[in-house]
Amino acid sequence: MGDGLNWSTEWSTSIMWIAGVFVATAIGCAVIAAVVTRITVWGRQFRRLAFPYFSPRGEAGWRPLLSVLLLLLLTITSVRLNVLLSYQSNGMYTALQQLDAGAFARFLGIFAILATIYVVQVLLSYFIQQLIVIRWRVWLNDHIIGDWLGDRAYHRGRFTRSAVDNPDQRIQEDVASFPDDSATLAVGAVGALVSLVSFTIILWQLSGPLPIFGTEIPRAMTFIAYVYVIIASVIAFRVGRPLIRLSFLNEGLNASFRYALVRVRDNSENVAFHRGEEVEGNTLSSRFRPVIDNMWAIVLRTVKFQGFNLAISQAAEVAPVLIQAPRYFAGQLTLGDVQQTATAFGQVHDSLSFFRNAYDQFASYRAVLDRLTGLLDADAEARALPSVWLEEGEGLEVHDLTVRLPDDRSLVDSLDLTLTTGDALLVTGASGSGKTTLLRSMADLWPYATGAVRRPLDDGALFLSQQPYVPLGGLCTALAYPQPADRIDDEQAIRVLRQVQLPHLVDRLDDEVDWARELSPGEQQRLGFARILIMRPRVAFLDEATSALDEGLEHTLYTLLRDELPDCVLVSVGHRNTLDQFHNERLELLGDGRWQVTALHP
Ligand SMILES: Nc1ncnc2c1ncn2[C@@H]1O[C@H](COP(=O)(O)OP(=O)(O)OP(=O)(O)O)[C@@H](O)[C@H]1O
Repeated sequence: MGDGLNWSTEWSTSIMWIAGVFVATAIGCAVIAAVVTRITVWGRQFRRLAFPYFSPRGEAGWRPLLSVLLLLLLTITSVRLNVLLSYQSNGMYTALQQLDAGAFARFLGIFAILATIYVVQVLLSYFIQQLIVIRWRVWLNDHIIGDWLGDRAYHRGRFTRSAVDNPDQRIQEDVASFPDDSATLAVGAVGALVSLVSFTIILWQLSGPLPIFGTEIPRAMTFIAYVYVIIASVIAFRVGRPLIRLSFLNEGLNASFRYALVRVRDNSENVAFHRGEEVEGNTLSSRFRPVIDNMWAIVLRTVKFQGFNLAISQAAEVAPVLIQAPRYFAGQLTLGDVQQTATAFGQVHDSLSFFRNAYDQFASYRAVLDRLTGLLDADAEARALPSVWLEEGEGLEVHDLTVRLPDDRSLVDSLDLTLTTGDALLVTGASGSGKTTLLRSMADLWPYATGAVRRPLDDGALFLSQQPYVPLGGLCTALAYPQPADRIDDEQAIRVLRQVQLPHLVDRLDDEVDWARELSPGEQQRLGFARILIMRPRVAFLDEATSALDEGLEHTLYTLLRDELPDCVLVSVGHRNTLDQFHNERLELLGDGRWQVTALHP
């Protein structure tokens, strides 16, 4: 046999081969994708996360799909190069065996050309694959974050039946690994399939009959390769299956451990005041222990899985040479043929084994798919929760507003209210009577409320909650929040800081420190008032927004608010009688849904 190619015409033959296989593979992939994304669960999950990006009708147009086609072309080129290299190697070893120095030199020259093309192809494939992965990740990140933030799903998700765990981890880690894993698995699978077909043909040509138990098996080499790998794959599939669940658990357990650490960091002062290190340490180790238990389960399962894979791969190294040796010694094959048989057997084995070896990667891939689509489902569920009927209007009109607890107990029954320009309502009631929850309902954050609320929407309304919120970034970011920091200039920031009695901060506008930690609760509340002065909403909801201030400061800030924003409708929640003078109506929550409105300045 020996080298069976006509190298002078092989270049054009190979280009035609690549073109033909490219078209056939592209059509095959499209058909497989269409079927898999309809009939399998993971295929449908993949469809949700990938098709909107790769569809030419998507925002990126044809570019993503064209990049995938280019990568496919490069993958097929790499298989063809491997085939050519196997023939080149066959020719070179045969030349060695026949002591033909001229042929040997010619095959070295062919090798130099093939190796150069191979290097370019590998680098280009890497670059194009990364280009696809990075652009896809950017799109997916925007898509998932947009979905999570949209219609406040990130908050309302807390009230769904199956609240989703660790959305932060899903967004940061899973969004990163999904495009990467998809590309690696898809390129691997396509390369393996094309390679399988190409090298099966070579193996077929090099195979001879083999007597087994008295029967002569024609083309035995090819059959042995297939039977060997298929049996090995079925066993490996069974051994490796539990890894899917274990890898899913691994992500969740690690995320929950990390969350416990973040809580200690965020609440370090409270923990330190209480000297709560022991309790926190116990909590941390109770979340860490399952991580380690699960790691051991993964290790033990991997030992079995990899042990089996390695044994199978090692045996495959020697099998083809062993089977072809009798025909070589009988002079039916050249040394190059034996060598090419080993290469072809190895390629068929590797290609078939790809699906077996990629099993654990596919297992964690499915876990990533579950987590990402789980987050999208939870967002959709959060959006579908009931809410009050909210519409744009001047002042504040509340009609038939009923606020309940999740267990259906009533906090406020059928509330009707009308506040017009400049009105101010003080909401009072015992602790736990539902004051904050009433405000949540008016902000459309509480799903257990029915009724209608008309008020200014978006920039027209501002809520200051009981726990002040200071975002990450500089002071201007905190002052302008939720508007962008460049909405205000330094002069305005300095003036407002002085007005709310924070003159000591005027020189620190550009400092990016953790303001939520550095500022006292009272200072953070004053920052909240500064935000109202900057944003100038038409309705402001203040939930115990002065609870950390002394009465003098409270008086100064409310006076400032009324002077600066006389037309703004105010709704305050508070316990102190000193607030009465700044409000013209009081809504008292009396418990069990009962309420009463009284005038404060008849
Ligand atoms: N997410 C929730 N799930 C279930 N119950 C909740 C939830 N949030 C609040 N509650 C309950 O709703 C009731 C009203 O709480 P809310 O915070 O509105 O009271 P409040 O009048 O503002 O109290 P305070 O004066 O102490 O701030 C409380 O019994 C509280 O436990």
